[in-house]
Amino acid sequence: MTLELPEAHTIIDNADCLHGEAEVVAALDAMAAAMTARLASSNPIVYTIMNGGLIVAGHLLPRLRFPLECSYLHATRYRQETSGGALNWKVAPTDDLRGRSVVIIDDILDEGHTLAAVIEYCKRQGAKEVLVAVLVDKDHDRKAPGVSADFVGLKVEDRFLFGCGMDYQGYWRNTLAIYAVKGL
Ligand SMILES: O=P(O)(O)OC[C@H]1O[C@H](OP(=O)(O)OP(=O)(O)O)[C@H](O)[C@@H]1O
Ligand code: HPA
Repeated sequence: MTLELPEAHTIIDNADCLHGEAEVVAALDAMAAAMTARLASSNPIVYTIMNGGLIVAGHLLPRLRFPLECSYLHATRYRQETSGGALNWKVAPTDDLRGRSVVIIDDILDEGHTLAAVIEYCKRQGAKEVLVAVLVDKDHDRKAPGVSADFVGLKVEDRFLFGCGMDYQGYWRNTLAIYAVKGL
């Protein structure tokens, strides 16, 4: 669904900014430092989960000054909704993952069903280890069992978020700051 321009503006004008640009940049810096300490000698293959991981990966990858390969996968389960449904794999990894360290980058760990499926897929393909980096870990007790992120930028309250890759009805992925939709 396409939002009319006035509605798209109303959404961001009325939203609560939970983390401004400077906080997001500091979080990305800290994530990159932790990832470098853990992965600099691992020769990892780094997957961005499209579409939400796009902005985070665009900021994070240039901060990782060690050898790695980049790729992407596309899995979605929210479509234009504010609650998740069945996972739809649009593009699965095609690389040979046997014996590799795999890193998954995404915007948000919410209920964790997306990451659970991606992690399981990579392990089934023979990955040696699968590590997860998310900018946002949403704070609630509805997580899929056993799913957690290894590198987290920000713990954010349990509201519907947008910005820095996260969308509201397909819009406003293209901010660095993180917002919560008014009333959600
Ligand atoms: O932890 P979960 O509850 O599974 O939710 C997290 C996932 O939801 C979002 O993707 P979405 O399905 O909205 O697709 P998109 O990336 O194309 O927006 C987000 O980018 C994560 O991949
Ligand atoms: O809070 C959210 N906002 C946008 N996309 C999402 N996908 C899972 N949770 C969210």
